[in-house]
Amino acid sequence: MSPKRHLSPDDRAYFGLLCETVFANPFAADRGRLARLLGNDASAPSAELVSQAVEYHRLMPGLDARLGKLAVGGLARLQDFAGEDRALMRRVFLFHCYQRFAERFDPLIARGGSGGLGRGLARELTEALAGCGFEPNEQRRWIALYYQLRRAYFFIDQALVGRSAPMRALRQALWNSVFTADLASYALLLWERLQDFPTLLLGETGTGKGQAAAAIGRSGVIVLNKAGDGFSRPIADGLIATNLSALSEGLIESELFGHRKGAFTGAVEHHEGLFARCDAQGTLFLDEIGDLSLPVQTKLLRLLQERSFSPVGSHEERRFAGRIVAATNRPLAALLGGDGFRLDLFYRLSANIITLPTLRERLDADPAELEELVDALLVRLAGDAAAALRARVLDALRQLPGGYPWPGNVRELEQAVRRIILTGGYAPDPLPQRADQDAWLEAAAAGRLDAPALLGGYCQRLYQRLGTYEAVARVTGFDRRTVKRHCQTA
Ligand SMILES: Nc1ncnc2c1ncn2[C@@H]1O[C@H](COP(=O)(O)OP(=O)(O)OP(=O)(O)O)[C@@H](O)[C@H]1O
Repeated sequence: MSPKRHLSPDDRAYFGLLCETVFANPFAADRGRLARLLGNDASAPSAELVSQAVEYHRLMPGLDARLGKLAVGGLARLQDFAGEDRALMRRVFLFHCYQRFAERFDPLIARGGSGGLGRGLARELTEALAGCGFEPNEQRRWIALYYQLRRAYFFIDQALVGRSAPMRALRQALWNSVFTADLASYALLLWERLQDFPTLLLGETGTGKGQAAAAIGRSGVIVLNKAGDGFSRPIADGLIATNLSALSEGLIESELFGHRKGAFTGAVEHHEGLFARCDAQGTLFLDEIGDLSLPVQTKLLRLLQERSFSPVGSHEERRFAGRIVAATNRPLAALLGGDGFRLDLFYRLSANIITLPTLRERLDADPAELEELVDALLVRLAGDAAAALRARVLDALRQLPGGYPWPGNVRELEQAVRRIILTGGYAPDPLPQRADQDAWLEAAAAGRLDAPALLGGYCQRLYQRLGTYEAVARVTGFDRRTVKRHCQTA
């Protein structure tokens, strides 16, 4: 056995800082560590950058130089180190390999994950990992993790529009839902083990809960195929989505849990429900969960607690292997204030609650976000003609009253842009009274709300009407930060 190498204190400190940086959430605001690693580099990281991962390539020359020095007498390998040094170098090698190959996954991601990895890339990746001393079974795992990281980079960072602070916080939360707050322990301990960590997405209508669920579902685990030259399934197959409010009460149970032939009139065939179709690497998105009836909530709670369910008309026990992402556009106070939603189901879903920012909050934090959204939308709607339409659309949007509250959020903005292209202008439609507002008022009148829910609901409603936290602060006598805090707890 070759004698073990010891890292110098300087290398140990450098590699330690590197791992702390690159295994942390790339959307977290702390950019100090990256700046320290880049040292006297003339162009320190830019503060306004949303994801610091886009700058990791700048770490490579320094890292290459250090690894080069360690490689005296042949490539440095994991087996050259022992104890804590080996654990540290494992992470360093993993990052180094990822950074070398990450961009080469992009064509595969652009093809939706079908068509294979390409023999060249599969072989090079395997050789690079083997060269660092990773065993064949570990190589397969890390290649799958690299693909997952690159997909997350694409679907969480690139595919969502908006660089404002609330959007950055959203990306940070989505990243944590996929990789936890510590990527290193996810990679080593929790990979393929997050099925029992549901996520609950809250947010007004049109804020992008469907998009957020898609970002989580498309960033999930997809393992290598047996031949090692591609992945086990297309990216889209990782997410099964259903809108519960679009299904009639009679259909929901059989859609979710499936049914046996003859279970009820019209059940002429066995039907495989969504829970049975969603495997251990899949995510099931249950949209509008706030609208579920109490009997179905009870069945869902059992499924979440025991991971088992029975199809309608059968006593057969089936196991649910996948992960749940649920969403509702009802404010928390209204959801929990009435009798319609089981508290125990809420707590079973509440380990990871993500609240999508409203368009008002986003524009409040960064007015330039409007142009960014319009640009992205125009490209989607008009392709090459987008630039020619831009000025017309933005001019018409500027005619809206200052602090217009965008009650329909990004979906409303999309319709506004379409309407401007068609008619030349946009006049918001008068809104009918919203059902969740009624529920909140009803809960308040019945004395079922505690003080935070009461204040939160009140501030949120004022905010919807007045459009800015400052305006709400003037009415309520709170300062702006307190108003914002109350709005976010609602
Ligand atoms: N951050 C965003 N960037 C780009 N487009 C967005 C963003 N958020 C939402 N959208 C767009 O807004 C529309 C509504 O989004 P989505 O259906 O995900 O909203 P939702 O919150 O699920 O709404 P609801 O509660 O009514 O179902 C979609 O067309 C989506 O593409």
